[in-house]
Amino acid sequence: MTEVIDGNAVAAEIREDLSDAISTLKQAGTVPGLATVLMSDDPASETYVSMKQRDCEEVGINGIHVELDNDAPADELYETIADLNADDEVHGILVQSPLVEQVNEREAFRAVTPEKDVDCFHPENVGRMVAGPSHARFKPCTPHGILKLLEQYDVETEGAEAVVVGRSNIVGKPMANLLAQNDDTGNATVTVCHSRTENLEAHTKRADIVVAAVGVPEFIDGTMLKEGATVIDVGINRVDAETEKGYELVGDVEFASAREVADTITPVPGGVGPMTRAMLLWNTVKAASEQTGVDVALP
Ligand SMILES: Nc1nc(=O)c2c([nH]1)NC[C@@H]1CN(c3ccc(C(=O)N[C@@H](CCC(=O)O)C(=O)O)cc3)C=[N+]21
Repeated sequence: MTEVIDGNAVAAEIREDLSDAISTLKQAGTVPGLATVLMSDDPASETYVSMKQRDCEEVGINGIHVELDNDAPADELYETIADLNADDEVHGILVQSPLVEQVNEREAFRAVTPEKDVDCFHPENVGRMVAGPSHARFKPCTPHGILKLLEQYDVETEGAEAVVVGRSNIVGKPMANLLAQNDDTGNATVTVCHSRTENLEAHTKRADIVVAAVGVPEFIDGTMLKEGATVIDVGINRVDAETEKGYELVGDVEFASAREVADTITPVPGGVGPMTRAMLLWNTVKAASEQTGVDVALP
């Protein structure tokens, strides 16, 4: 029987465990704070940010939301980030991507002080992560959430053939790097595939673990997978449908055919998405702990 991973359940457990760490911080006089910054006309961004704020409320993190005018000059965003960097009540800062076109995204991510960079997008934190487990400050939320899912479902990464499809800074690149690291959740043999890969199927077909992060609806189907594989679907694509909202969510994997072949598979929604949000809370608690010197046990 194919096991369908329940990302909502694992994320709920992590939130539950984080509540204990948050209580410890509160007893020591610190309420962890997470600031989300939105400057975007992307329709999905508003949904994601409000979900992140709701998560904060549930676990007892102080959620601060700043929304900037889409026509505002880029400097307004930098000033906002500078204020949040200096604010002692803010331990984590997330600048929602994509940003409006007048802002250079890389510059915006670099403006966040590395100690508060809970996305792990700042080059200092990316560098530290790549340098290895004992050097890392944060792990980026989506790859970190995927490692937690693999752990929870006893998917062995050591010695496994892992194929990461997609090479974005937010998922593909850090995912491939973490899976290859000499660590309990790593030690896989990793191949990175992308838009210029020739014969993608030849790679995915021999993979024990496939991570699909390309942003193309149902890009990978069952015929491209090895029997018994673990399939992690990172895609969250809105496709037109006759639903109340006018769209439905579809992953980068064609779920129906893939589940026939896979041993373990994540659904969309309810797979990687909720884990990304849970690990954002995780990183915020870690950030608060490190900024205040109060030790906490992280799940
Ligand atoms: N600075 C920054 N950090 C991010 O981490 C970041 C970002 N920008 N920009 C956009 C992407 C996307 N992302 C998602 C996280 C959770 C869900 C999620 O919870 N999805 C639910 C359903 C969502 C729905 O119903 O629309 C699920 O898959 O079950 C989706 C998407 C974080 N991102």
